[in-house]
Amino acid sequence: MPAESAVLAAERAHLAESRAALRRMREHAESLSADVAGDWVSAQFLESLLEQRVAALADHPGAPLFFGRMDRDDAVGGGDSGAGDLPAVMYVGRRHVHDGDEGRPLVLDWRAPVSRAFYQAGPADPMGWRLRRRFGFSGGELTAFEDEPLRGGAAGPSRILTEEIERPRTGPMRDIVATIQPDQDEIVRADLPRTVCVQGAPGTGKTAVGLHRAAYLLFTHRERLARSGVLIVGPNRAFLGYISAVLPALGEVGVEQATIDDLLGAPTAEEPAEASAVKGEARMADVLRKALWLHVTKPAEGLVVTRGSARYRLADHEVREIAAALRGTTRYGSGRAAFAQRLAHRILVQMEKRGEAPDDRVQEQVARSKPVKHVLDTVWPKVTPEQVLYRLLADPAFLGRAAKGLLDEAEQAAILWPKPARSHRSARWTAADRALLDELRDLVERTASLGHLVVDEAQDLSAMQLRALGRRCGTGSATVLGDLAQGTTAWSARSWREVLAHLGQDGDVTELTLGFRVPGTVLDFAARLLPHIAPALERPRSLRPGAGALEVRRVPDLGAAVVAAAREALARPGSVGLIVPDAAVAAHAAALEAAGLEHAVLGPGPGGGTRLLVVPATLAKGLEYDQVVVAEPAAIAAAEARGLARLYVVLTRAVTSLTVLHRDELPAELNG
Ligand SMILES: Nc1ncnc2c1ncn2[C@@H]1O[C@H](COP(=O)(O)OP(=O)(O)OP(=O)(O)O)[C@@H](O)[C@H]1O
Repeated sequence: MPAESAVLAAERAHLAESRAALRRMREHAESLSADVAGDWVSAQFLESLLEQRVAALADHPGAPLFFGRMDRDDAVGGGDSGAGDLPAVMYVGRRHVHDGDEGRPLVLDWRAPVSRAFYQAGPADPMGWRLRRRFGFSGGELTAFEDEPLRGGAAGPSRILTEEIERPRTGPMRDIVATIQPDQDEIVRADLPRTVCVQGAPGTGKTAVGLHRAAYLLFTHRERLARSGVLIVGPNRAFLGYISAVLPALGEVGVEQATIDDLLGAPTAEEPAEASAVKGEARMADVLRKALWLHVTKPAEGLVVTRGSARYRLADHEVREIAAALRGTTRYGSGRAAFAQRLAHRILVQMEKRGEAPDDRVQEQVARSKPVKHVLDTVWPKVTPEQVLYRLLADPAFLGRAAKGLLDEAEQAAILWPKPARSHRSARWTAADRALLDELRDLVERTASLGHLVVDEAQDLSAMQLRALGRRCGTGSATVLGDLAQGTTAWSARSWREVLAHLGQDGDVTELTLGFRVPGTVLDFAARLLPHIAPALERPRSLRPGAGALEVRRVPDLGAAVVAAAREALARPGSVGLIVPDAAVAAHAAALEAAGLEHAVLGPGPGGGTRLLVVPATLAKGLEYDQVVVAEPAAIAAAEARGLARLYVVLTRAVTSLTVLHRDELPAELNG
């Protein structure tokens, strides 16, 4: 056995060789020119591809080129193990690195099929390998390694994994590519056509898994997905900012990220929860379909087209038959176009009967003629989604017709505007309205589908919002991530089967139960709320016991206690999140200011470099901080209808320690 230092020296040499090779690959990519393209458009396209390639080959100093190594088990060889085809040694890293001259692989991409063993091999199934080695890095330097024999008994928990999880958070979220766990890896490598839905307790790695699956799919189906696109949907801008560095660190620079508001349009109005709850239900899809098609009316008159001295007629019943045959069989917009064409075609048949020989151009002319347009505008008028929704929410009689048998009177009353705007142009739209408008848009004209959608915090989306997302992966697939216990909206999901049904995707639901973020003591404290918010869910487990991580204190002066706790937390390493009721943000920020503690208030923009962040409770979802201070749980719980679920989210943001400060009684549900 070589001495530890000799092993380290050899591995460092391999790292240096790989770095040099990557530099050469990048230089080569930079030397390529887009001039070979024949025209301006192709040149632009090629140039952007080359730029992406160069960006993807960047050597991120903080993200080591490889993190693991596997040694083949030559004793097994051949047989079913497949060991005969395996390389003697493979290094697993963020991307392929090869030696330019001989094309010799120095590092294999973690997403390559052969790399799967790094995540999945174990004593139960060594997959042809003898040894797994994990590397520890510090500031880009290889500083440690840890060997795990794959023959023989199971090894204990990996020190490198624990250290990786406990490493203080400073900036945005990091990738977990070096330490993906076997059950996470199963989800990451699910095949492209498969939609997977992951129910996971706080900190089980759902977000991480979703992002890594996107990277995996892009690698495995590069061309198809480059054409059709991959989109990550997250709850808010602060969250998207937090996760934005993960995919680029994995070499994927072309993935879009959006909130549901980015996709559907930002709301310009608010409304009572009763209204949005009704508007969020899937029944609204039927109401909208009826409302739209009510615009197609029975023709009262026929059609007369004059060409030269000739007149051609269609009787009213003929026009009616044509409209009836098309009604509801296509999208509204294409139905309208087809209606015009069929009317014109009937006229053409009459022309032919009279001995004329009209061609396609004549049909087009007739279809665009004034009389046909007149019939079109009266029978099948052009409508915009805004016009239809405006009419629906402003006109009780029209709503009554569209919602008959679908919404009862109270529900209709809940969504009708008490004081409608003057017209659809001046109407203001809520978040729920945006999803309705999107549904209408799709009923008029088909929405384009992407190749793959990753939907995070999916439990918070309404049926109508899920339908909107479903349209955007109609011919693709999705990764749906969430936690039923963290549902904080009026329309939060109660079952993943329903979520998948609204999304229109057939998928498997899997569960992640091992928490990586939150220490055990903190998780147990938060889990006291579970019977009250999601009784059917299992209690989450934590990877780390976290003795001493939780402190719950009743204090006479909340403001002063919060400042003191923040100061104490700042004395320890890592990020500090001070999570407070939204209404109390300004007061706490002012107190920190007065105490001279540098801080920022978390908002939609980039966080900046401050270690101490004041976090409004409603923005904490999906985020994490090393030290968390929560002020006044009762006020957080009381601030909204699903306040206990919000409190559960807030109490599960800590990686290292949670300090709960309260002047009022804790919510009874927390006194387990
Ligand atoms: N296999 C892993 N190795 C190292 N760290 C991990 C692993 N899995 C998850 N983590 C870390 O655990 C933390 C929580 O992960 P993540 O945010 O993805 O969880 P989540 O399930 O989305 O949580 P929440 O429901 O609270 O939003 C992150 O810091 C993540 O990097």
